[in-house]
Amino acid sequence: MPKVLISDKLSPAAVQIFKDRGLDVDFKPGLKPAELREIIAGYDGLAIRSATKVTRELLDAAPKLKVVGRAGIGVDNVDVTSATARGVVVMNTPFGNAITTAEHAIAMMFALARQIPEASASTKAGKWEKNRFMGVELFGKTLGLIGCGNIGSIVADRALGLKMKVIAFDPFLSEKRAVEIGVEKVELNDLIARADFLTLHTPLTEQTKNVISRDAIARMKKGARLINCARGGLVDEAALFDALKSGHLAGAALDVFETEPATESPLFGLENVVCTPHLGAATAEAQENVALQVADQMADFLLTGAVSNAINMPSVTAEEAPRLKPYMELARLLGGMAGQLTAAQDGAIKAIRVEYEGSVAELNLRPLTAAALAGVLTPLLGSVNMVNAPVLAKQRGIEVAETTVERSGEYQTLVRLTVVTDRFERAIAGTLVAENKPRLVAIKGIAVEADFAAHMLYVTNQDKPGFIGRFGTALADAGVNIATFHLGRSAPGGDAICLVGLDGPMPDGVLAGVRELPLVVQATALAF
Ligand SMILES: NC(=O)C1=CN([C@@H]2O[C@H](COP(=O)(O)OP(=O)(O)OC[C@H]3O[C@@H](n4cnc5c(N)ncnc54)[C@H](O)[C@@H]3O)[C@@H](O)[C@H]2O)C=CC1
Ligand SMILES: O=C(O)CCC(=O)C(=O)O
Repeated sequence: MPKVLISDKLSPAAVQIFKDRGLDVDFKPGLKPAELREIIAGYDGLAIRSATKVTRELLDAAPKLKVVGRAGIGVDNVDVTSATARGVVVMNTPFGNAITTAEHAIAMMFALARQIPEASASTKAGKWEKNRFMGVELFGKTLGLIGCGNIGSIVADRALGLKMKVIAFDPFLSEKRAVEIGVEKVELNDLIARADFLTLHTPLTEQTKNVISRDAIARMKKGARLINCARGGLVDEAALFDALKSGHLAGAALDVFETEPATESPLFGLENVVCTPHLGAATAEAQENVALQVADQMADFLLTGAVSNAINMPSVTAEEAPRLKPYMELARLLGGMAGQLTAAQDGAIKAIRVEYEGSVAELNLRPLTAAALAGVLTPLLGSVNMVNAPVLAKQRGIEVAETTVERSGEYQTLVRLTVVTDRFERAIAGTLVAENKPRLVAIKGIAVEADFAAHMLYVTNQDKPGFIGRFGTALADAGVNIATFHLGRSAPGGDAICLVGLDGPMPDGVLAGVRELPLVVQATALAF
């Protein structure tokens, strides 16, 4: 049974879901990195929030790990590149805490506009400073959103309800969507110059890092206010300090910081700064949502292969998973065969084409192609799976093409995989037969029907009398039992193929002997 570790403070609902789905689960929030590294080898899944850092070192210590589930949105605490390279699926819960985080941004905006935290502290201190706290109305003010995805668009909706004018900069926001959600799409410089309140809702990436730079702050309206409930690192904190101190900006509300936990900062000494300790997602509702969702997604993946909200893998719904599973196996086997037959002397692989004919063409093909690529690349590169195969193919400059033919030909459903190297093209085709069993039906255009076996021998030979007898005798003399035997040829007397299912691995010496037999062109031992 798959085993899952929860290493951050997730709602207990997650533990219950894992248990109800029949998984073994350990709840150990607050482990130090070294403690986590020590135990991670025993787990198939790791469920986290933002405290656990999933580093390359941690992944190196986790040979069984198949999935990291982030109960939340940002995955900047996960080294996704290293996870992908190791074939670990990384999933998040993109919607579960979006409303809560948007509400926090709105709360921060109100807190800034009316100086609520300072006024509260002063009142509780018995000062009754009625004249000290003069606020501003939100009504009629311009709110600038940098990032208008899930959270940004909810913030926009709430701000429109407050009768603010909302402008947004987001390179991926279409004009149509902007109209739908009632925001004016603008360029970044325009937004910076026009916003009375500026709020950030992007992930932290190379492009967004320091988007509110010293220069950007200088171009903000005098008296503008900044809200950051997205990620520290989007704002130059030193420049922000200077602008608040000089009075260029009237206030800033920060939920996130360059370094977290943020236990000290010059910003904490300024009275026009409102701070919360990364509380954007901290409501009972959001935490319940993300915990339930991440546990369900991880359990689905570990138990059925269904993939939702993965950052580094195509989605497979729970309904699709059982239908796709036998095809994934077929694609993996065809790829595995092609990969094993692609010898070093064939030259580098330039392209891999996967054609889907008949009923398979109606399915979600990206996971099937990923499985085929994993099959091809595993014999060549070692540990490759559906997660890292597309990335590895791309890194090696292998062009991957996927085509479909909805009409079925000789077979009601068929997958044909072609590997193109510097020197040749080799196509291998297969189908599913009764009980979804994968069956090979053609190699290099030569019809040869064979079931896959864990160990096989593939021989190409000239189609002339004498081959079968000598071949059978060579195996018999070496004590190698033939479990299944399949033949195919291009034309009488032409190129022929012989595929043999074996009960165990082909001994090297016997393989060398087969290669020496008259009429044999080449022989390769295959293992699946
Ligand atoms: N404070 C907290 O507790 C929480 C913070 N977050 C943060 O909020 C961020 C946004 O979350 P969602 O709205 O759900 O993500 P999302 O992916 O739905 O939206 C992000 C938007 O940013 C846009 N974007 C990307 N690069 C950009 C750029 N260079 N300039 C302008 N826009 C750009 C994208 O096109 C996208 O529309 C997350 O990445 C996370 O870092 C999320 C949840 C809780
Ligand atoms: O888990 C948390 O409290 C942080 C949430 C967050 O930052 C996110 O979902 O991106």
